[in-house]
Amino acid sequence: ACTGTRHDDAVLYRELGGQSGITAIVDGFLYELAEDTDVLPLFANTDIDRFREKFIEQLCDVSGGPCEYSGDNMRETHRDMQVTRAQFNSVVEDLIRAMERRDVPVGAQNRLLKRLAAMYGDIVYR
Ligand code: HEM
Repeated sequence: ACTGTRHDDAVLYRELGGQSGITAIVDGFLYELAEDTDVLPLFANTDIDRFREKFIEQLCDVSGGPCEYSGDNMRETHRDMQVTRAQFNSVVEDLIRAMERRDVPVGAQNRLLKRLAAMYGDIVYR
């Protein structure tokens, strides 16, 4: 679920390049993830097409775009994986590299990362 805040204006969504920009960011992210030996094993049994679709939808939603995240709850999804802080940071790095490759302005990158950081407590195991 979106973490509670409604993002009424779509400025960030536009800065990310709208639907096509977000799709390209997620595809770039998946490319980075495929090389990420810290976290890749956790995705061994994942339906990547579904993950791709839900992640695109979630980024559209949290950036103020015209989508409503319809995937599984973040806490439930990640609970049994015992995700570490280092793994969380690795995934964030993969996303940053994907945004860099798309020339997303640093300010927009940071605004998106801040909204995703709000999910930290639901994703990282303690
Ligand atoms: C900002 C951080 C993160 C966000 C926004 C995020 C978001 C998501 C989303 C949207 C899904 C799809 C849920 C669904 O299928 O309905 C998902 C699934 C998944 N996430 Fe994350 N995630 C994050 C961090 C991580 C980290 C750090 C790991 C592992 C190190 C991880 C591992 C997984 C795996 C393995 C799945 C697939 C679960 C399955 O196969 O059903 N995620 N995540």
